[in-house]
Amino acid sequence: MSRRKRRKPPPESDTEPYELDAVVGEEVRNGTTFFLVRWKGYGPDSDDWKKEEDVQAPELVERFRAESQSATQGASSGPSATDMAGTVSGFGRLNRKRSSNKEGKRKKAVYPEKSPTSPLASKLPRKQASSGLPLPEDDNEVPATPQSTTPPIMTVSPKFPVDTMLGPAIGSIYASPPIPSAPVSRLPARGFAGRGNCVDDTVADNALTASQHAPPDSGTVVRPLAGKPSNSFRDANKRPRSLSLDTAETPSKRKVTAFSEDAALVPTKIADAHAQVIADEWNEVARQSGVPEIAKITFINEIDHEPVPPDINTLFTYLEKDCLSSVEVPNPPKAETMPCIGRHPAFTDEGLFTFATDCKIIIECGQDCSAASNCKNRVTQLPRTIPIEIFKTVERGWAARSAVPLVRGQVLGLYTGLTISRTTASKLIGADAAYIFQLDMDEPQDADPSLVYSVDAFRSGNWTRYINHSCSPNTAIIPVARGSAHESLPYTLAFVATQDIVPLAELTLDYDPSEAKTFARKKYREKSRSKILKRKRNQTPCKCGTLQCRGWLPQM
Ligand SMILES: C[S@@+](CC[C@H](N)C(=O)[O-])C[C@H]1O[C@@H](n2cnc3c(N)ncnc32)[C@H](O)[C@@H]1O
Repeated sequence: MSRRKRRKPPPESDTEPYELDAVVGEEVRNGTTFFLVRWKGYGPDSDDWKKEEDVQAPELVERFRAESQSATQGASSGPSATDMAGTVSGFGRLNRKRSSNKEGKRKKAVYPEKSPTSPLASKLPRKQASSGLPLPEDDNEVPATPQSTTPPIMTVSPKFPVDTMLGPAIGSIYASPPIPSAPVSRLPARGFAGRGNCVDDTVADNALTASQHAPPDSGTVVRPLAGKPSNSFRDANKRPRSLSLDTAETPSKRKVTAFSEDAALVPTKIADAHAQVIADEWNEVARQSGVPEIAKITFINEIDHEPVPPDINTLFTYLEKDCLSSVEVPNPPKAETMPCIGRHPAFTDEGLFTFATDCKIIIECGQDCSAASNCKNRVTQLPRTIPIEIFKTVERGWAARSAVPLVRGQVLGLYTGLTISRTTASKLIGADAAYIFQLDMDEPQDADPSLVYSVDAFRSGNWTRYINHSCSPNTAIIPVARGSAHESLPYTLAFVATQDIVPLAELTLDYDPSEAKTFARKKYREKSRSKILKRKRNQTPCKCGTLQCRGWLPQM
């Protein structure tokens, strides 16, 4: 059942008084005190609509506090704090100009709730834990920016892109001395309205919005909008990730406060600290699954001040090796013989993929292999050994590379995320579908979509989700099953190097290798080329920059 948030009807006049509901926190930045306040009656019926805003309104807050106090003292006889705030000398109320988008709709902004999934979340003060990505319901919706003729003023540093504050809210960062910027990130609370057979409901909660779930008893998560299945990633950058007030053409831009040159250094420090905290968290998860110290993950941004990819916030769960599942998957059929016996080995003794197998799915030995720990047929189950850098590119968002040289056939890592049914995956569109990988390698054409699977790395996954598309890639995906394979069983997706790769070269994958084959077929060359080169609806330009570039990201 979908639950859509109702909007407050547009105001009758441009200026409407707002009533202070609570002063949630305060913070001194650059010598100025900012208050995190909540407005009363912002939304019709939902707590989600209770707007919290960073304002600089000392007088108002002082008066509100005094009013609240006296209201509490005189509660038995006098008017309520709300009454007083509303009717007596305007205490607790602000005349704020409402900002609206083109259609005259109210621009809304909500803070996310604390996520229990991140160990960091619990350490955060309320305000910090609630920072995250704004994910407005549509492209036209942006977090509201207060415009007023009188204080409060939302003050944003021109030197510190607001985006840099939008990652996981980390105590150490916000706890730093005066930060010349106001965190304005907002993320609608995502919740799992329907709880079915999730192995990990918490993660499923994070992966799917409340409005996108089936009723509690259905066992299957359902998202409302229909979309075509995709064999690969879609355009992650289409997500309306955040509003950067530095670039947004809003009147508040004109109210930006100037900071000294020294302050310009602060963002870098904060970004570094922020990236370090996330990297530490991810590396700790990796370490627990056997990844050695040398194979650390680091975030590197030499482009701007964004410390980590914008969708890495407290709702994201790092999974080094194993997927989570929102579906109940049948047990694999028992293998008659151990896969490592009597088969053409897919890997050399050194653990390099041979590319010589014509099996669609590589079968590795599982737990029950009689060769036990000597079994060499478990290459993709070994812990990652390569240090990874997740770095920002100018045109392709964030990307991944190895800090050490790689050789052809080397297994680099596994694509992890939440295993969902194809029924669910096919209902995801746009940014929600950007990290979906279909497990359709061995799938019959007429497969029941509820019994075949996809991996969604939107809310959980690992560094491989940053492997961008290239029309001339240096990695490929090999599907690997453990013990035995069955067409309606999820399998593992392992990235292997298809060539020797020098350190720090971006790792890339062709999101649709079948398109590349068509493109290269001589017979149909011109026809197929022009078909592929012609832009389809909503297709994203490919920025792989290779000579073989087909012009657009593959679209399924
Ligand atoms: C799986 S994500 C890869 C990580 C992504 N760059 C990020 O920052 O999260 C796939 C998305 O990356 C972007 N992307 C990947 N390859 C690209 C390319 N060759 N050209 C342009 N954008 C690309 C697109 O937005 C695509 O939807």
